[in-house]
Amino acid sequence: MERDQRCWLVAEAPEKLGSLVARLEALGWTVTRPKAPFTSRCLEDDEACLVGLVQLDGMTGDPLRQLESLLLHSRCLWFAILPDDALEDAARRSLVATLCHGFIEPGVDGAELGYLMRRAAALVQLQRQELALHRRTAPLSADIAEYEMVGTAPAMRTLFQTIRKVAAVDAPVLINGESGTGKELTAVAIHERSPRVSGVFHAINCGALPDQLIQSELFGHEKGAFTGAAQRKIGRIEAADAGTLFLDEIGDLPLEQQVNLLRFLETRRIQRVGGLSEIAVDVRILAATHVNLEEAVREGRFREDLYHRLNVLQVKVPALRDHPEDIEILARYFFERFIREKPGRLKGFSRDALQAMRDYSWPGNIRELINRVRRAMVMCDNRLIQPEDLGIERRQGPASGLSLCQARDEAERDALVAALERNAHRVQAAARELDVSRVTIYRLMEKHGLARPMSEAPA
Ligand SMILES: Nc1ncnc2c1ncn2[C@@H]1O[C@H](COP(=O)(O)OP(=O)(O)OP(=O)(O)O)[C@@H](O)[C@H]1O
Repeated sequence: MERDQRCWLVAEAPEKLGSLVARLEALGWTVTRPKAPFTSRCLEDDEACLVGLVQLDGMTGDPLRQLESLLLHSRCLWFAILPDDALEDAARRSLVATLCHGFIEPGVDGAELGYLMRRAAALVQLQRQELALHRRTAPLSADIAEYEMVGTAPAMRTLFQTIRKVAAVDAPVLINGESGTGKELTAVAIHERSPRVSGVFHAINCGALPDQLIQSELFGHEKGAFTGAAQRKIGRIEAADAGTLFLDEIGDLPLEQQVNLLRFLETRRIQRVGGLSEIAVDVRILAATHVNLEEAVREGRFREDLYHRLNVLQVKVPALRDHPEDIEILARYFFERFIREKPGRLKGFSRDALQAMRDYSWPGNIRELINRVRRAMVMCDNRLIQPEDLGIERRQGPASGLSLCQARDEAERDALVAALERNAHRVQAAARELDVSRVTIYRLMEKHGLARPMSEAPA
């Protein structure tokens, strides 16, 4: 073995381990002892060690809980030092089972100790090399650090370039893309690259504002303007003065408010509800839609003049299926982000899981990917996430050996799931998209065993 490798020794009663330490030193290990209390903070230089030994016999209660946090945060492999009968204690047993690589008796002989330590050190080195490789090849390119937008596929590179270009000017931008593709993230990225970066970024979901409140939300109101207007209220447009206003789901803005918005875009002035004077507001407008606005214009649901005002610059955010190269990179990125919530044995994705993710069509795009990875991390009982943890073990593509009735059922379920994902589980919107009633959506959700959103009830 290499000489001068370092290992931790965490022990409440180190005097009992004198001969074990002597054996480790004779094997070429430098033993480093952190001081109690044994919290995650006491392993200052964790990277310098490969293996840790923790004395567990006799340890209970709070010190044991502190140890748990220490082992959770460490990147070493740990051996518990304890006599076999010490495993009868349930709390100790659970700590060893979930957080340790193995356990050894205090009197373990030098040859066995040397072998175990060598193998563990080799495994840690391998794990660290793998991790470093992923960090180099996976997401953290300059683009990502800049926008926290992950993606290295050509479609994403084009998006990053477009973001840079449109950020430099002050004209309105219309951001198109399916639900969950990253339209809001794109808007934030444009703002952060723009000369308005020191101003605020305000986002409004036009589909979520109640019709009767929308005008006062956008433009504000004066005290006494209507029943209940007890105070003057600054609207969202005015609040974004000198910054950027992001109008999400612009296609859902009622026609009456489209006129008001158009007037603002033309004059750059607003009038609060019940107000007499006009106020100049300097705001850059970014708008996003997942519906085809040209079609909405043709059907008379969206004003053509407003459409042209907003559509000065366009950004298209690609659907996840249009940059499948990024699926694995994104999945690993979110895994790293959420692993802090569930540290422990979980190490990553199995090959089957990666393949299943590549084969899946991701109707809910990146938002769906986030939800599935997060759920899988909770559900997974092994070291590697399996396709069933992601809930996508279902066959993709044309069915084989199904009766017509079964195939219809599958297609119906897939269409329903996809519409719900695309519409952030809003039943009303999914019903509109599929051209059926809300009641039908509820009936189909029940038929296919899909959970009903908490906030919605059947009509
Ligand atoms: N390229 C990306 N890299 C990392 N995270 C991303 C990326 N794109 C989207 N996300 C994440 O996916 C989620 C959905 O993104 P976002 O809200 O921007 O999508 P959207 O298109 O605006 O959705 P909706 O149409 O429902 O409003 C967010 O949590 C966002 O941070």
